[in-house]
Amino acid sequence: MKGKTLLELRGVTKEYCIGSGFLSTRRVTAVKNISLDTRTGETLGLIGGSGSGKTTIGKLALGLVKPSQGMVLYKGRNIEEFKAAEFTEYRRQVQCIFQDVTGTLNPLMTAGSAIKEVLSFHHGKGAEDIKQKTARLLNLAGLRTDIFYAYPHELSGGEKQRVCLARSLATEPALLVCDEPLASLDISVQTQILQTFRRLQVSQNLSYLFISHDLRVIRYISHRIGVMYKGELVELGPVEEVFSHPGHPYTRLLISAMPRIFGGGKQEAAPESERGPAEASGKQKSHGCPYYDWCPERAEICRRNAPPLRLLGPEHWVKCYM
Ligand SMILES: Nc1ncnc2c1ncn2[C@@H]1O[C@H](COP(=O)(O)OP(=O)(O)OP(=O)(O)O)[C@@H](O)[C@H]1O
Repeated sequence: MKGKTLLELRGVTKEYCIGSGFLSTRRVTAVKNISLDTRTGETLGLIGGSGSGKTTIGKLALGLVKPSQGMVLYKGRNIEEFKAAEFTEYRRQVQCIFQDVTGTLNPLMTAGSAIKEVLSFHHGKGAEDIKQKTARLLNLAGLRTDIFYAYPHELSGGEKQRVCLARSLATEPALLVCDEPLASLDISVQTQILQTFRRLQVSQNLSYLFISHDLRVIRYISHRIGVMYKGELVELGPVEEVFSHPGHPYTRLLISAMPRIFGGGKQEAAPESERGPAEASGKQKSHGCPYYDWCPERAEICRRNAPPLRLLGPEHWVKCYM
């Protein structure tokens, strides 16, 4: 089921500068030479440990940060070359859902007003039409229409996330970048909202770039997944193919540790080999495989040269020599 490519990262590296002044400036490579794409009606899930660069990929996809190298293309065009009106249209079509719903919603605005605001901005239609559209969006997001009059403090976490979803849908987007949208919700609410995401994907022909720490969530929602390790995309492929035949030792570790890390709905500390000595000591390797120090299958070549992405099976890529 290969849809049309919507958004593509092509050889993207993003470096952040930390500190100011000539001597104190330090560069952090948040993501390194990433190539991936999202397709119409499809979910690309991104999984990886803390600090592996998932959010940075989301921000690049949304045009919130610019690549230091490489480019981000939307419908085949480099977003940095968009004229102002084209960039506004791209922003309409690519929306985001974040974990922090409280920070996203204005505490002084009712749910209905928050949605109406977006509708008026993007569609500029008459008041009655907007009210009907708002009610429809609340229903689409799985909310009762009387939520229209509720303020954020009167809503549960799940309801707030659904209001954010309705608000994002108000622009009739093609792609939603979802960055840990379920992380602050309890497990039963997570399941219900995941079902809503799935239903909406079909009814609205939505594409998702779905970022999560939780392998169960990623497996449920994704068609393809990308595995991030220390800023690098170490594996990319169809979800069940990656779960049944993981090609990278780090992916195998994540899958084997699944009950341990994610058991009981509560996330524990990452396994030792996920954190790694380079991360623990704050040092970053400049060459070789980023997983070298922890890899049970490493060879001498892995220390000297970073492995290229190689094809394991249909659309299944892995960055490993073994
Ligand atoms: N604005 C920034 N300025 C400087 N460094 C940053 C900035 N944003 C992210 N980083 C660094 O880039 C790296 C990747 O961060 P990013 O937030 O993309 O990872 P992540 O996988 O989303 O992590 P988490 O799951 O913990 O949110 C980290 O080392 C982080 O400290």
